[in-house]
Amino acid sequence: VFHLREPSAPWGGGWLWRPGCFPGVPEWRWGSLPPPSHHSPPPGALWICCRVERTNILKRKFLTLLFVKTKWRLCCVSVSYVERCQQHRWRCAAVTFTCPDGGLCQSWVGAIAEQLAAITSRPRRLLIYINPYGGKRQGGRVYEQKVAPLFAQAAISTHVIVTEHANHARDHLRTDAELKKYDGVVCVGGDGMFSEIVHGLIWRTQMDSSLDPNSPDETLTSCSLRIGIIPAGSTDCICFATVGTNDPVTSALHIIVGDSQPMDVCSIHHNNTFLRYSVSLLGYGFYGDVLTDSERKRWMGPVRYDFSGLKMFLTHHYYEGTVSYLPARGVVGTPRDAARCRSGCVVCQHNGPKPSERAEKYETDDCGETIRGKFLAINAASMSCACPRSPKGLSPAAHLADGTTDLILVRKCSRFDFLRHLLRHTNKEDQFDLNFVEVHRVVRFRFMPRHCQSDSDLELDLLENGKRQIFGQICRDHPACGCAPAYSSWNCDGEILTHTAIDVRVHCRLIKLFARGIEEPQVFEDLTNPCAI
Ligand SMILES: CCCCCCCCCCCCC/C=C/[C@@H](O)[C@H](CO)NC(=O)CCCCCCCCCCCCCCC
Ligand SMILES: Nc1ncnc2c1ncn2[C@@H]1O[C@H](COP(=O)(O)OP(=O)(O)OP(=O)(O)O)[C@@H](O)[C@H]1O
Ligand SMILES: [Ca+2]
Repeated sequence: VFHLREPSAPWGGGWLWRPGCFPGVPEWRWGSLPPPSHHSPPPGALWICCRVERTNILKRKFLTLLFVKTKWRLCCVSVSYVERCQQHRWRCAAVTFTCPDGGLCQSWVGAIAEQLAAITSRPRRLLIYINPYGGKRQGGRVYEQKVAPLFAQAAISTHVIVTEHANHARDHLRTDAELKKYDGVVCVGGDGMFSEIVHGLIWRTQMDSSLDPNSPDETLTSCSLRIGIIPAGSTDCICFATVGTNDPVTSALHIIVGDSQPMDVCSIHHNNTFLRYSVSLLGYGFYGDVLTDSERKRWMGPVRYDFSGLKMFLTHHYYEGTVSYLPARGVVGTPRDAARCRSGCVVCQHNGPKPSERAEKYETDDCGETIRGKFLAINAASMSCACPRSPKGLSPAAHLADGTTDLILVRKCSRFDFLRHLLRHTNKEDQFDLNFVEVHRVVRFRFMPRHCQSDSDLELDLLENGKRQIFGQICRDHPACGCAPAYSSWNCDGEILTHTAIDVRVHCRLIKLFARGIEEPQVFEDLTNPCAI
């Protein structure tokens, strides 16, 4: 027998009887109120009490309500709620109450709807951008078939824009969009489309605050509008790393229930000129080359990354340059931790709230670290970058909102060793536990490729390495000698940067998503506490 009641409901309560339990009860049905309990549910949650017949034990469960509606001319009420399925997927489930009294039925519907409307964190008006060309080009269909019907049921009004060209969404957000009319912005597409939304919103917010995005030292204003991602791209790592799955229905439900997940954003400058923001991967060398090569193969869809990945793995280029960084101090957590950033993360809670104090400290503290060398890859992961290709991500212990980025340096090594490193992204082994890989949790870093270094710096390199005798060889490799130097580009969240010498700074919690971080099974809000009746 299942009983359902609203513990703190002003309209009283009821028991829900499961169909088939008793002869003549074909539908879910409610009866009189059971004894009150001392527990109270979170907002928007419904309490289901389940009595196990043999043990006479009550099991209780909080459910996150989605919507309520009458069915069959007032004789039934359908209550929809979030049901958690395997692998972090959410689905919309419903129970139907029957009641012969139409007036009582209406009062239940009214009371539940009122309670839902009182949850102010839920969005009512959304601005939606659909990239029809992302991933497998299914963005429009996915939105119309899977997402729009849910938004309609939740009484969310939408303004939908199907983009007509790259940067359409970014430019619309920067100047034209009437942002006051909305409670959030949703992008239907991949990481590149999300990046457009981020750029548009951050830019607009800084302009509204009269801040200069070209200054790398500016303390930026956080964006107030939350961003939702309906995954329809090729990697979708931001959705995967904040929700735990790339599933449009799950993401739509996180938007409907009004989740909020702050996220760090890196600003990237070149000579005091703003270039881009990065939220996931900023990668030079291997990932830069994979992206450059894969852009020419866009027609292949998501599989282009595997082709280009294999090609660049076989090409096996290495790059020389200097990385200087400011290590994150006064924070808890390291990139080698076993713990992961999950919903309600205590590391983010500890490190996140005081980013400005830390930034001030670093501005007056110039004793950063410097590493010169030959690298296969230089990656900065501001979050784990988990995605279906690598479910634990590039930096499995990175945090979404701790104000730091993990700087991963993969030094020149053999193809075999690099393959070992890459393979470890896909299994349980530690990809950092190799003598040619190092990882640092940082708040700021700079990179200067060797071909951009001044001649005096280059000479200093040679002196340091005690290799003056090979100066002639180095000189032939220098651009001034007319030879093409081997250099890469930066992959910035799937976009290629126009400069290679860059200055990167983390801005703690600059944006917010309609997400809650990946849930551990034990932190599900559904409680199943047995208690005797
Ligand atoms: C042997 C298997 C090794 C598999 C190693 C997989 C590591 C994958 C790590 C993926 C990290 C993605 C980070 C997210 C970046 C996004 O902001 C960006 C925009 O969406 N996506 C990419 O740049 C897209 C980047 C996609 C990179 C794909 C790299 C594929 C490497 C394949 C190497 C094959 C070697 C085979 C030798 C026999
Ligand atoms: N209408 C459009 N026509 C062409 N390009 C567009 C359009 N709208 C957006 N874009 C661009 O398409 C690029 C790729 O889009 P998106 O990120 O959605 O898919 P993806 O690259 O396949 O996936 P991922 O970024 O997850 O790897 C983005 O950089 C975006 O600027
Ligand atoms: Ca971070």
